[in-house]
Amino acid sequence: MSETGKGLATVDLCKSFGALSVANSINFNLDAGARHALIGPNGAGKTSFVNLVTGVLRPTSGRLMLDGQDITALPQAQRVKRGLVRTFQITALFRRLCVLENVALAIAERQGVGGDFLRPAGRHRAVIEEAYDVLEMLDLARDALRPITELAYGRQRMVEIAVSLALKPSVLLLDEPAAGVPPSESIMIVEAIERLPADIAVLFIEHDMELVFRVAQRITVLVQGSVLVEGKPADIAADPRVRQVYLGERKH
Ligand SMILES: Nc1ncnc2c1ncn2[C@@H]1O[C@H](COP(=O)(O)OP(=O)(O)OP(=O)(O)O)[C@@H](O)[C@H]1O
Repeated sequence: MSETGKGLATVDLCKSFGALSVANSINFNLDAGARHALIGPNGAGKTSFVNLVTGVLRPTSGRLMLDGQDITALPQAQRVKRGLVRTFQITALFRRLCVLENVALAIAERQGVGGDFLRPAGRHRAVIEEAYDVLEMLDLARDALRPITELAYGRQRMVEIAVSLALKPSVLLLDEPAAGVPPSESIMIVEAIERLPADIAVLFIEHDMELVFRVAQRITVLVQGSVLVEGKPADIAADPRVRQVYLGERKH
């Protein structure tokens, strides 16, 4: 994708904490509709990169482009309004409310009606219907009326994705969607990512290589704040440098 095209792009993005460079002139493109994984060893700068993209961190230099527009100076909330959404963390869910309520509240928030969404009745119904559609897409509808506290951990992480979808993202950042999820449940997360609407560009950070290689169409490998290599999964898996710094390391 070009710098002026659809999707997300970083241009010579740099971030340092004192002498430590966590983003070292990163030129990264996330095409519209992409399924792109960002991998790298511990401390490579993956979380810092997501924080730069969402606006939690300010770059030392460089630019961020969304759909061809410079968003480097935009605050976090404005980026979300433009469709750049990071998954909500479990800790941000209303734990005693049910799944449907959590998603409906996010939709109401997006529409600017917030806690008022129970009135008027017509709007209430539209919000609930939209929330149900999101739950059905993620195979969460059977848990719609259960409070978050009653769900297994993997299902709770699915609700994170559902709430994020309620914000109608064009770019969705998933920060370790399978972290802490037992292997028996992680297939659910894989299937959820596979079911996301094709027009959403998805960037995920993940340590679970099975998930990465099953879902990603492109992979970027970050090492010490720099992009080591970017390419198709088969090329990444075969790259001796990647094996050395990352895959090999994990095997041991
Ligand atoms: N606010 C900060 N101040 C100083 N150093 C920081 C700060 N945030 C992160 N770092 C350092 O920046 C480096 C990159 O950290 P980051 O969390 O981005 O890596 P990561 O690739 O996400 O690692 P992991 O896979 O372990 O989560 C680390 O050495 C970390 O200690």
